[in-house]
Amino acid sequence: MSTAPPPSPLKKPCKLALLQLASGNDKAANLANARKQVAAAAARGANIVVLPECFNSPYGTSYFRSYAEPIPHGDTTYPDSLTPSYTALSTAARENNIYLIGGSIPEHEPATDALYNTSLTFSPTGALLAAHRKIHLFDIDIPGKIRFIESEVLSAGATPTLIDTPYGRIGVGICYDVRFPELAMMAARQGAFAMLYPGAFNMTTGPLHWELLARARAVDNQVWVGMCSPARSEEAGYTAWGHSMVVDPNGEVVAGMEEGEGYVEWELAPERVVEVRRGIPVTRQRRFDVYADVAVAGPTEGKKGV
Ligand SMILES: NC(=O)CC(=O)C(=O)O
Repeated sequence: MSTAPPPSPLKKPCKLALLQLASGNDKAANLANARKQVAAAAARGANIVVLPECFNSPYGTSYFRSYAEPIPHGDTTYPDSLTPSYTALSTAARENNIYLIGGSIPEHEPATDALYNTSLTFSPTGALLAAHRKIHLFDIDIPGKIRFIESEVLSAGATPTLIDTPYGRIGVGICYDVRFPELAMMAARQGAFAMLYPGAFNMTTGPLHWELLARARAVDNQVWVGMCSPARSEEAGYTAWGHSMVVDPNGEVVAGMEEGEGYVEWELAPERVVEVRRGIPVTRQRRFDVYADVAVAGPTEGKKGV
């Protein structure tokens, strides 16, 4: 076995901030709060700031269309009045000189009239670097507990998102995307040092799976994982679990919080990835000569009701 330390995918230290924001029905107020909290995080030294899933709106299928906005891209532009969330995020990134993973917002695609749950990432100049459309829609039905069918109104994205920064490469997923290890594994194998997930688990799945999945994605891939939830509101139709957290490449929760509004911050150190990958070198011990292609469907997969 080679003893040469593997290079760190994180090129230089960076401070990650996860902002657990309280959001309500008033979009303008949600955006103003996000801008204020981003500025405060930057003043505390954050380099990369993450917002929660659906930070500009309540989270629920009945809200997506009325809160949705088109996303300017390439030569396609819209009046600022139609894109207040895009404008607020771009401005916040630029004014505070930070990378901003802008949680997610409901997106309206005018050409097809489709709606998506989309995470916009902006550079410190305010340029849009990526628009990640939630790939795995949150369709669950746990009798007596929770039924939530995003696909009743949303379309699914089909493109994994990797963002290159001076710190290294970052993978982004939204909430339910964290349940699919393939996305994080692919990102890590393509050099990502972190997976960042704006997400809003609930009072049924949160206590069971939120931390478990974050730690699993981290330890599987020896990358940092950031999970950024909205703050819990008992008045909301959907009660978010909260508990934003940073997990290190060894699968340890290094910083976290409970359910109220606040933030979680952690300085990500390049040495930590190297140390973990040197000690338990699974990134170099994989046996792709042995594993079956995971994309090949099994005997029951794809059948309705299975
Ligand atoms: N809200 C989600 O997309 C996912 C979730 O709550 C869960 O997986 O549990």
